[in-house]
Amino acid sequence: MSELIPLPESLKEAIDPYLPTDISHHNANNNCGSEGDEILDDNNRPLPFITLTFAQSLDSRISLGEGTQTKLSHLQTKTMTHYLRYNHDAILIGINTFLTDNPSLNCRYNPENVHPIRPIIIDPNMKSCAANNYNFSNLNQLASKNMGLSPYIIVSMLTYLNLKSDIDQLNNSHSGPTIIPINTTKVKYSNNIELFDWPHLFSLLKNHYHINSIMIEGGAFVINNLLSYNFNLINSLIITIAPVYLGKNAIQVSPDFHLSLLNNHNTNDRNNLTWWTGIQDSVLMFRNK
Ligand SMILES: NC(=O)C1=CN([C@@H]2O[C@H](COP(=O)(O)OP(=O)(O)OC[C@H]3O[C@@H](n4cnc5c(N)ncnc54)[C@H](O)[C@@H]3O)[C@@H](O)[C@H]2O)C=CC1
Ligand SMILES: Nc1nc(O)c(N)c(N[C@@H]2O[C@H](COP(=O)(O)O)[C@@H](O)[C@H]2O)n1
Repeated sequence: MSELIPLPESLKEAIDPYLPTDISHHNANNNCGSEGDEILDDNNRPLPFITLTFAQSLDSRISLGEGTQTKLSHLQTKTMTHYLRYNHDAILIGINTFLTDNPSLNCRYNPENVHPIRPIIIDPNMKSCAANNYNFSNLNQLASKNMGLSPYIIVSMLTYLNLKSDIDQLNNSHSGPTIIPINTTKVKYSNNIELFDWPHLFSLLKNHYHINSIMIEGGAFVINNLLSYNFNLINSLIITIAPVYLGKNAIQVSPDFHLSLLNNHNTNDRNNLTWWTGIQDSVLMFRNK
């Protein structure tokens, strides 16, 4: 586990306007989020502030291949992701990222003022708990030592019905993960495969589990699916770009449709987009109004 470095002041200044406002613990951020920006679901219930954030190569790849963790970020931008964790209630990843990276998903930004962030794993078939995957995971080690919160694992209703007694037992255990079943729906643009409906999941997390802000780190399936689903669900997009090509066999981030961050109405208005450049990486920050 690498030590973090102090966050460059210029990066902190650049990123603060892209953070959620509604973080309970600490700083009075001078950011542009406000009650009025809140996104609602179809039933007019509020949704959490969503930040989509990941590190990519020059050719829009996030890892060298399936089952491989690839370090792209410089320590400066790695520290930035922990500053982001410090400013969100939860951090969400897909099951392949959990199985490949065995991540810690805790916040190591300010050890004097520990910020508990809730890991959330999108895992329709509950692979995270099979074959001792969870028992031997860093998430479990950290949660059992009180150095991180235990995760919420999002499973399909079908999985829940098939494994009900095991899941009920896990949910009643003291420090184990919380298994949350939700319905899947057929997604037309994705070959009719059954997926979770993002607004439904976000609404449940906000209105039932009181999670006001979620940073979504990946992997590629999650990122591509979210970008393709409805870009308006995303409040902030923060992408680290490392000066490396990973090549065409690497895992690619690319939405199903053309998607532009440019504002066609007023090309001079670039208040919602910032580039920061450090020793190695550049960071694109975009605020979806
Ligand atoms: N460079 C970076 O910043 C990051 C890189 N990664 C890398 O990404 C790779 C993993 O990416 P992927 O293979 O694309 O897997 P992934 O981590 O996105 O997980 C994909 C799986 O999650 C589930 N899932 C995702 N969205 C769903 C939805 N809406 N409904 C139902 N199920 C859903 C499905 O089971 C799907 O097969 C790893 O190599 C990891 O190291 C992961 C996070 C960040
Ligand atoms: N920001 C960033 N840069 C990279 O180069 C990466 N490979 C990742 N990966 C994400 O970070 C998670 C690891 O978190 P811990 O340090 O173990 O807490 C990993 O699972 C990916 O989501 N991120």
